[in-house]
Amino acid sequence: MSKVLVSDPIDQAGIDILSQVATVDVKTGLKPEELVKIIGEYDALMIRSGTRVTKEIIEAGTQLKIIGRAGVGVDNVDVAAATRQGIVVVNSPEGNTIAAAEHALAMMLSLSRHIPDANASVKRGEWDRKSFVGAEVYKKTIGIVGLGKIGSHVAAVAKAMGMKLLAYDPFISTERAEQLGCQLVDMDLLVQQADYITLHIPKTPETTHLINATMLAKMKPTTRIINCARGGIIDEEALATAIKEGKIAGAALDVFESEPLGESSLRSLGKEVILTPHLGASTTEAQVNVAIDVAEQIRDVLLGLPARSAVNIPGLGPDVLEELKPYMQLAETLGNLVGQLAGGRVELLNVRLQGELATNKSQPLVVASLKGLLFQALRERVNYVNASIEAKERGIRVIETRDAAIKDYAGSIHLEATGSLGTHAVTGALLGDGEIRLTNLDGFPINVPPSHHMLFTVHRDMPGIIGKLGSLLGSFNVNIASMQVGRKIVRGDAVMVLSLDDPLPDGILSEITKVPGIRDAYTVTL
Ligand SMILES: NC(=O)c1ccc[n+]([C@@H]2O[C@H](COP(=O)([O-])OP(=O)(O)OC[C@H]3O[C@@H](n4cnc5c(N)ncnc54)[C@H](O)[C@@H]3O)[C@@H](O)[C@H]2O)c1
Ligand SMILES: O=C(O)CC[C@@H](O)C(=O)O
Repeated sequence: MSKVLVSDPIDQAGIDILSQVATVDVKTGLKPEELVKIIGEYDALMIRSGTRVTKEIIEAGTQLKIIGRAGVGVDNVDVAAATRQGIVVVNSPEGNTIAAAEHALAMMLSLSRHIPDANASVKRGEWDRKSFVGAEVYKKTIGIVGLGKIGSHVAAVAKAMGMKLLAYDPFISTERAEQLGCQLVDMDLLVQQADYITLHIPKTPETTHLINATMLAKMKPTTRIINCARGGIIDEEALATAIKEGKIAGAALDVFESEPLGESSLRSLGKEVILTPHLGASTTEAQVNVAIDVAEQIRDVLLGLPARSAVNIPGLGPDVLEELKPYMQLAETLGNLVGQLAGGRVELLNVRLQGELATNKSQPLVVASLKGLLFQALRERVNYVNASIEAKERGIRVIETRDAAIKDYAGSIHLEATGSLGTHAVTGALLGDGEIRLTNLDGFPINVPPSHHMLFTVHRDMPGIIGKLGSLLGSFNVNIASMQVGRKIVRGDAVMVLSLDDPLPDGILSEITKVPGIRDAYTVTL
């Protein structure tokens, strides 16, 4: 049975799903060196933001197949190291969207009405109403930096509260911003005009210290900043100074450059600063959502199925996966088959996606073909994550073409590989019930399901040849499960495709090619 390590607190709903397929160990609060010591036993690691999954931990995770981040941000995972090692990294892109948006809105209102400090004063036994006169958000301008999932929800609620909406997001169209009631502006205009600035962007080299002393100097003295995105997008020292000097009115932060927050000048500031300990995703609903979302993906990957929100398998989003899932196995089988026919050292793979597969969305099928192609060399070390890198490093050139006009089947895949045994081509499709059919081999039409042990011959179409091959295999005690001949013209060249119950004993291929009329013979194991 597989083993899963859960190293941060995860909702029980997720643990229950993992327990269907694996032994689950929940060990939270591990030090990095403790994690390095034990990670080698586990097939999967499930985390939140508390565990930092470094290169060292990944390299020690020799059995790891998947790292599941119960949340959005994967900046606490060395995704490049995981990719190199063929480990799928998945997240839950939407499970905590509402929770994070509502936290940002709660921070904005709390900051405007001094709720945390007013609450603390009443609890101390005071009744001070003068110190806590607030500001309304109605008719004020909110500047939303990052108009993705969370930013969009913030926009919808802020609009309903009667706010004027500005947004800065260089990757969002003006139409999308307008749909959300936002005026798309540049960052300079946003910081100059907004009464509230709320950040909903990832932390990247471009966004690190996006809010720095220069930006802060452009803001109004009444401006309040909210960061429920990622620590480090704001320069915390510059922020504290700007608030102390009255250059801006305040800030509400849920995330910090270093977490847990250590020594910080932000701590000593008064009611103009609100700090929460990375609570954006901490609602019961969000924790159930992300736990279920990520646990289901870990379960699927441990069962050999693809994950719907893998961050290191490009193009394999949930909608695409739904459509392509049945074809992924077809592509892998064809890759494995053509790789063996071409003789291992493949230099060139042509992938032609045909019929309804001839769209850009089908790119993951190219990756699946490569995974199949490399299976003989790498076995379970190759997967959807590292197949392209492995192929590139082996010098395999990949040419992708698409042909929507080929409509023999709804969708079909044609692979042609050139290797040490020459160039071979195979085409396959799916039947209505999802069963795989090999439909063409080296230009000869066939119609056979793939099987574990297969034998392919190229021969002259003439009487007696099938009987001779059958007798030869019989003399080596090899049982034929099924056999089909494909030919283009009568008494011309033909191929024979045999499914065998047993592997071919060593040396028999050369015997087969001695049968008069048989020119070539190939065996494959799928
Ligand atoms: N505090 C929490 O607990 C918590 C919870 C959930 C998410 N988050 C964080 O919130 C952030 C937003 O999450 P999301 O789900 O909305 O992500 P998202 O991917 O849906 O949206 C991010 C948006 O930022 C934009 N963007 C990227 N680079 C930009 C740049 N340089 N300048 C301006 N815009 C840029 C993108 O175009 C995108 O529209 C992430 O950092 C995520 O990790 C925090
Ligand atoms: O795990 C958490 O609570 C925080 C999650 C949040 O930062 C995220 O990126 O999804």
